[in-house]
Amino acid sequence: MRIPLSRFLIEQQRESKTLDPNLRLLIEVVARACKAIAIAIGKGNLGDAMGTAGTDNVQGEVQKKLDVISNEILLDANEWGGHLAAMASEEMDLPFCIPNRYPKGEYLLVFDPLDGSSNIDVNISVGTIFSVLRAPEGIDCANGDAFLQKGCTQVAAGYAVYGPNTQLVLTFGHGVHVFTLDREIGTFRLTQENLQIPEDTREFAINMSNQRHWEEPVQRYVAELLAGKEGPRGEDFNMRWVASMVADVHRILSRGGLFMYPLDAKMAKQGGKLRLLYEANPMAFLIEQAGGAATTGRERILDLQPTSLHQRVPVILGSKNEVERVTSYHKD
Ligand SMILES: O=P(O)(O)OC[C@H]1O[C@](O)(COP(=O)(O)O)[C@@H](O)[C@@H]1O
Ligand SMILES: [Mg+2]
Ligand SMILES: [Mg+2]
Repeated sequence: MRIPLSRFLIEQQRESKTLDPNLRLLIEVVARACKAIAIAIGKGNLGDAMGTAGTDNVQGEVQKKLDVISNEILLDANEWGGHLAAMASEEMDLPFCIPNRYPKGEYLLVFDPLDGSSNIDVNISVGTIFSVLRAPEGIDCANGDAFLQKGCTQVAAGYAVYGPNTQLVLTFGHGVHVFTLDREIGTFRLTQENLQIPEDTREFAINMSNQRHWEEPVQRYVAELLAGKEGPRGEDFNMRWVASMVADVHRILSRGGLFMYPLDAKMAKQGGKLRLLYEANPMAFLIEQAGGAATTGRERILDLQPTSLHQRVPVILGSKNEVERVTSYHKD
């Protein structure tokens, strides 16, 4: 335990022989970029990175300066490494193809450079979410079609959470591992191996202000939780909502729980709130690898066939038995 990320990755490559050296190097570069983002965030009001950038992203959301900075850090760090064919991001309308002056690689990287950025000005945890896919041969990555792969084909996924400490949570499809940034020496060190989520929980996360817009199955499920000991569940449930998916998912990976951003009438047209390729898929991969489950209420998230780069989907994930219960209410 406590070994540096680079040594952990080399050992994985040697022992399991499932980790390709280029993928290992790619993850090291992503980890370095996350470290740079952590430093930019850590300066807070002492730096020049707080507040809005004065622009909107492709989804019409106001961009924070740190959304733009984090996006640039990830692009700059990864464009010349030779491991990628293209990158796509929440903050860019179209993918970024690796320029011809740099060597091209066999992977695609897709990311939410700063998740929960509405929390940044009030000093609440935010994060970076990423997913790695294989670049399909013969498909032009410039229009985004290359990225339209089911979540179950991800070769790696993870996130960095910038909280009281910075942690990197990773999976290559063989368990979930947590690395904590040792700030003094600037290295991520392994602090938890093969994380497992308890199958049962008494904690849930949902934005209750949307209650009037929810569909019937979610109304029923949450009403049963809120009824507590006196209700059909016969137990009291606790609620938490950080409004940074990274922070909410990190709590669930650490001690169990249920996270829901379900379909609601307000956002039915756009299909949900959270983005499939760089929020739902990487988080679903991590959650399943830790023994949890992730669905839209109707289907397993990792089985969804993406239809567009910035597609949104409903998300229900976390402790297996609760995810299965909500999902079964959608089938009733
Ligand atoms: O403000 P709401 O509606 O509760 O939404 C919160 C959700 O939106 C998100 O902030 C979206 O992420 P971005 O900050 O990357 O746009 C999630 O992290 C979070 O779970
Ligand atoms: Mg996000
Ligand atoms: Mg974001």
